[in-house]
Amino acid sequence: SSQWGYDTDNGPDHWHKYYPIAKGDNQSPIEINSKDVQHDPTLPPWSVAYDPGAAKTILNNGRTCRVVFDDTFDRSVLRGGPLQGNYRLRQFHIHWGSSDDHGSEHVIDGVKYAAELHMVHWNPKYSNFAGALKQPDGVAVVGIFLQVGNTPKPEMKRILEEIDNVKTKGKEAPFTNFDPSILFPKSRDYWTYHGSFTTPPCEECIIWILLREPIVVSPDQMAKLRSLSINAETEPVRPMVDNW
Ligand SMILES: NS(=O)(=O)c1cc(F)cc(F)c1
Ligand SMILES: [Zn+2]
Repeated sequence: SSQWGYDTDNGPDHWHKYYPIAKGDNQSPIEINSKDVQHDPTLPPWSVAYDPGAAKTILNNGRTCRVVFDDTFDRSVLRGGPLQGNYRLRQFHIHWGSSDDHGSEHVIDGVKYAAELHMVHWNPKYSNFAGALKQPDGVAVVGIFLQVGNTPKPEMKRILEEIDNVKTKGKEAPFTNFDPSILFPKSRDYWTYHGSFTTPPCEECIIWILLREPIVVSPDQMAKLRSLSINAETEPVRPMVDNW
């Protein structure tokens, strides 16, 4: 089951064979047409309290680049917005394209962004992440769109600098003292809906919080992301692109 990917022979159209929920009614990503969105005035703002000391490692898992956090207690949490109680930050990762005109998973008013960053949190009322996957309110993901421009966000620098240490599948490096809230755009405006993991196991356990305002990355930063490989060190080079 770990052979899923984004190629013609193992991509999204194949995932249902091992993960039947992929044909479910609450699957992500979705297209959002802002004219069809309903404003909920009772929704409060969301907020985070992240401990930079919770950051642990950065990893290339052959499908994305992931930064992992200590989630053994309520150390870095997301709350408010559509959520009841605290959700613990577990990891963030990114999806991107082979060129700047596509790469995001969600599409907003027909716009595909160059990349989409997901900050994954889980509900500690379910004793562990595996248990949370089986619950409709088990996981909360903050999605941030990345667009390419010439006034890039300096806060992305740290992640992209570490990418040199995790070029190939299975590579992991220390990634400490990092508060991911520095990646948020100015505005906390968001859309929210109930959906799923966008990759296997495709479980319908996610309360999505998609930030309306994108953050800006530079062309060089996108090139850096695209310099990651899906192959292991000893295998022929295959670029990690179009992992959306
Ligand atoms: N891409 S995603 O954020 O929906 C996601 C998060 C996760 F923790 C595991 C997954 F397999 C997929
Ligand atoms: Zn994701």
